[in-house]
Amino acid sequence: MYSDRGRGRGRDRGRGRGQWRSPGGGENWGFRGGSSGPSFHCDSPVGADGSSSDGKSFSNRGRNSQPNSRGWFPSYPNSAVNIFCQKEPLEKKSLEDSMSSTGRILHDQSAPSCSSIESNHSDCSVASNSVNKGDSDTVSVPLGDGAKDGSMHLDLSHKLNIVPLENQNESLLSFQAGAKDPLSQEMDPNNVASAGDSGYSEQQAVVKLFDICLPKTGTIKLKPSLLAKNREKRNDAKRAADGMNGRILRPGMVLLKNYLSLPEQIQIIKLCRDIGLGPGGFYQPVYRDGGRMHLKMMSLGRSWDPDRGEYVEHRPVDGAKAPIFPSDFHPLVERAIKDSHALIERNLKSTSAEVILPSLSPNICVVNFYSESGRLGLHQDKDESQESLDRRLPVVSFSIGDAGEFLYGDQRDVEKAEKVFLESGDVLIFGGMSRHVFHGVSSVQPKTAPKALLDETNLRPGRLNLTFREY
Ligand SMILES: O=C(O)CCC(=O)C(=O)O
Ligand SMILES: [Fe+2]
Repeated sequence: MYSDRGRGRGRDRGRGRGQWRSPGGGENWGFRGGSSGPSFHCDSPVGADGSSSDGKSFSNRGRNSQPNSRGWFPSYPNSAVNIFCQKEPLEKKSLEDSMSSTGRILHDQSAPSCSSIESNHSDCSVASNSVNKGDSDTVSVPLGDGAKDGSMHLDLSHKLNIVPLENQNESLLSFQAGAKDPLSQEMDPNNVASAGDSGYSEQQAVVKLFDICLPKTGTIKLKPSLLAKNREKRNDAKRAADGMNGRILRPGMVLLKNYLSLPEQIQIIKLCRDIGLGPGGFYQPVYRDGGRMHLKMMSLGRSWDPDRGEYVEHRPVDGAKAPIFPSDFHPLVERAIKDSHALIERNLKSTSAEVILPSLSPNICVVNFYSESGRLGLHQDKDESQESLDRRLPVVSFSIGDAGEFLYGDQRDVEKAEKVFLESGDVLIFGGMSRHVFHGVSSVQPKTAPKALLDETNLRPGRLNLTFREY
């Protein structure tokens, strides 16, 4: 998935942690490269709510420092934890050793976990999403393949035990290891390894559920302010004006703007919400040293271990196996690849699109939910199988909800990275020569989600991202 760590294949080892930092005032944004290897910045110790205690960052320039898996930047639940970036990989045994025989693990998902980040957007307007150096590198072509005609809407609900949105109540929802669900395989209560705020204290893992949709309260909605109305109008007008179009950002990297129809986005939210409330559903990855990632995630098809940075049978936090990968996603991913091929062929007047951007048959989907202060550091996605990586099979990313500022580049250096805004309905694909591009999400743009999407789903403020991969 997102790791820089090797699995005996001679890849980089070691994990550093970093965070986005503002470009001015002597602060850095994320990782910086250097001749003797990149240096990384750890999160400050933070309070229990994950907010930075002093707004500053510690810097660690350890030898061989690498970001942690996917460059996820944790915050620390208390100042006593080790804030150094460089850590040896966690052995499962030591995890188990560190647990008492009654390790109950309860993550505080409701607490805001992300320290706020400073962000300078003045130089990265939406128009700047023609990311490469010159416009010649950016192609904008209307797409035709029926993504918007409503004919390809997903009907995913038949597979699901959909919980009515009205019944949402985060405090009542928790999943205990050992519970069964058709979307997930049996969990192994003995395989409990997690680092909640209170450490390992009881035997059974309980991951507090995270509902990406807010409860429908039934209370009368206040009329939106004029300001809010105008903002919505502007956003809607922009979306309409943008239409659906495709851009080649670099060889093997294609952005399909406004690609998923509203009904498709709604279905995807409902599906993710439903799966996310079951076994193996959304949780906030926490490192065993207490560092937290700045998002909630789940992984479909295969579990993912943040400490090892690799796909595993049971996820360490609660022993859950991954929910199954819903085959309903296949047609959407296939359509996006097909349209990308058409775009490449039109643009390059070549028929070698499959060489430039190979097709994939996804069997893993990493689903991230970023709150308004969520983020993800620059990283490469390198945890898929060696064959998949060697074939440079693409990662296909769906963005839904609030827009996110997405950075990408050849190095783990935020200042050298290109920027593009990923808005609701956008699909980004990076494969072929771009398969190993460094990428991350520097910020979420609050209140940019389409109103109709929120009205229909009650999606929380924030951004949902799905990345499809073939293991
Ligand atoms: O949220 C995004 O746009 C990127 C997610 C990502 O890079 C990942 O999950 O590996
Ligand atoms: Fe990634």
